[in-house]
Amino acid sequence: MTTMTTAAFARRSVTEHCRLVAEMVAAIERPTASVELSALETDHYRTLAADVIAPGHLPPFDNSQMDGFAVHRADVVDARPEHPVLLPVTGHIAAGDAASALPRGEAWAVMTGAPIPVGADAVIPIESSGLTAFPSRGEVASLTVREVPVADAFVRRAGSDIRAGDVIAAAGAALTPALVGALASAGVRRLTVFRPFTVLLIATGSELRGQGETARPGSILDANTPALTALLTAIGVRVLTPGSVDDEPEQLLRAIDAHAHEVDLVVTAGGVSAGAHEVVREALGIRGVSFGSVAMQPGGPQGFGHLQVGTRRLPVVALPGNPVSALISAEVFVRPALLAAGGWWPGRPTVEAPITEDAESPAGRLQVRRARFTAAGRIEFVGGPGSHLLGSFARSDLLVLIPESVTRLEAGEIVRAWRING
Ligand SMILES: Nc1nc2c(c(=O)[nH]1)N[C@H]1C(S)=C(S)[C@@H](COP(=O)(O)OP(=O)(O)OC[C@H]3O[C@@H](n4cnc5c(N)ncnc54)[C@H](O)[C@@H]3O)O[C@H]1N2
Ligand code: MOO
Repeated sequence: MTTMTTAAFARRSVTEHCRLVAEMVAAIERPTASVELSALETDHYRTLAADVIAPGHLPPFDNSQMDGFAVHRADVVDARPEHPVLLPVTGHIAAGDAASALPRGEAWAVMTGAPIPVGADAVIPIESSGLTAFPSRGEVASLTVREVPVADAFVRRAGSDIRAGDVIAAAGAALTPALVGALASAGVRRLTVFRPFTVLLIATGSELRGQGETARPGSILDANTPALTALLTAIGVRVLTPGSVDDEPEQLLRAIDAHAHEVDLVVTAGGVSAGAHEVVREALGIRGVSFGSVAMQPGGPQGFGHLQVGTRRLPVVALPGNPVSALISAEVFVRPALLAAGGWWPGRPTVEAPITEDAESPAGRLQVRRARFTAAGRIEFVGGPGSHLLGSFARSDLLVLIPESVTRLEAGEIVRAWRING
């Protein structure tokens, strides 16, 4: 690894840090792959890597929007409520049938999705037809038209949604369920997608033990690796977890070196603040990553930048170690950046409701409090603001964002919160 010096940052705003992390992640170049559309169905948060051109029209042919009767509009232009026009119903077309030409002066029953007979240019819904049921095939019935339908009434014309040759979606678009459906409907079978992001996730701290590892005095179980893995995999990110590393810079560098070739982004947790054993800051601060404070609580100490590993500039986001701080930092900075880079909407749904109790908040910092809804639709804080209260966080489904400028909230005041349990 090449050595270089970097500047620290002081009291950066949350918005600015979000922007910087998002820009860094958006610049990551990912390999692409050509895949069968059918293989994507269970694959979440994929992103198109190339424009997709429609091979065919959607709808593929003119079809009926209603269960009703196809007519030549010219045959019923004189229809009035007091002078209805009567047409014999001489045919019946269901969805899946082929369409032929409708003779002038006749009407055919058409079901929703059935092809419009050639020449027909309006559908009279059964509710307006004077009939209470469709005549069975071969039975003679009479359609009563009391009003002139507009041109193409209830006709869904071929290509009115997507035209053959159109760009259905451009490179960078999120493969939402609707897009996957539209691509399938228009006849797309293969498409080029980006490989999902791969994150190297490293929790640091000599006190950490993984599940099943032997505890010793002073050791604690690693919460950050599983919690951050859960957050990242929920948005389709592949996570590599080599296990936590001790407060030894060389150990951290070795872990990064070993996986640098196969990851897009390194996320670390812990070792970024002001202690005597800040492994991440010590190891990476002289190698291109800058450390400092962001005006947020929890999640004040942060690191961010590019680490030079051989010829590679590897993006790094260094989160604080307190489990609530790590998770909220990932929620505020990392999750939106990864989603946005994949064409997905980066936000959480927000709600506004009154709080049940007074609250204090530090001046000049965005405070993020964990909370939930009461049965009465108010927001109650769960636990205090402390960044070790992971159990309280686990009982929450809202994050209340108290702006930098607010130092006190009164019970009953309306606050804005992110819904995080969706
Ligand atoms: N003198 C100062 N001390 C601290 C400051 C400060 O500004 N001046 N900032 C505090 C804040 S705020 C935070 S947040 C933490 C961040 O510290 P680090 O990122 O260096 O994290 P650690 O010291 O490694 O750990 C902090 C805390 O969290 C526990 N931890 C760490 N990793 C895990 C994990 N994977 N699973 C469970 N628990 C974990 C660790 O044992 C510590 O208790 O610094 C404050 N101090
Ligand atoms: O800001 Mo630290 O991230 O609260 O506990």
